[in-house]
Amino acid sequence: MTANLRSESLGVGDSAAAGPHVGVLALQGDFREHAHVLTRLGAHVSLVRRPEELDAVDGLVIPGGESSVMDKLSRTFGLAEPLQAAIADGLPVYGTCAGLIMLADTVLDAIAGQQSLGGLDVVVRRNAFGSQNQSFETDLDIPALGEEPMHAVFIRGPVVESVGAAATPLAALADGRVVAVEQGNLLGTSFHPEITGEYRFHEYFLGKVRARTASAVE
Ligand SMILES: NC(=O)CC[C@H](N)C(=O)O
Repeated sequence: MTANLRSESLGVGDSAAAGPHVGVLALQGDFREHAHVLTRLGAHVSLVRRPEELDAVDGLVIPGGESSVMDKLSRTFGLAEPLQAAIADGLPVYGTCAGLIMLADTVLDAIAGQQSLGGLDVVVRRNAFGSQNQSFETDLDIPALGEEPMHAVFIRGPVVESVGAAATPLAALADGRVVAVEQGNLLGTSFHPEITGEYRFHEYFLGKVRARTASAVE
């Protein structure tokens, strides 16, 4: 609860941290958990609900939640097009679960009319683990993030059914189904590192944000 209150108070320009300025899309879902993690890692965090708030950040996290609702709200608030433009412009974006669905070029089992922002050359299937087994935990090997396996929590998560030529799989379940992908400055996981205390994905994402900020200054 304390964590939630703390991150909620992080309005635009509210944090004194010297780290990169990272936004968390706060239309719906577990944005507070991401804001808390990023703040702990030294980022200057603000919640993004409007296009002008998006303009101010050097990277963006799209949280877990419900992708169909996030999609609808992003269009209602006039954020979908600015988000797509920012992605095309190379803004580092990390999507977890519903956030990964938002970043996928193709979404299977979407609700009628549901759109994604796109950017990641992947096909994802929503709710891929079915109603009997909507949540589970497992340890994943993620060679790009070190030797130590990562404990991963899946909550009605999507699976990456196919990875196009432009994207790279970073992690798969024991049966081979891909659950983490990367493409340039875009990163997506089917699971939720923001709730497990395992911050290697957030660190990896912040590395992309710092690299982009540094190259913009040169
Ligand atoms: N934990 C989550 O983000 C679940 C994702 C949700 N099932 C969706 O389709 O958006």
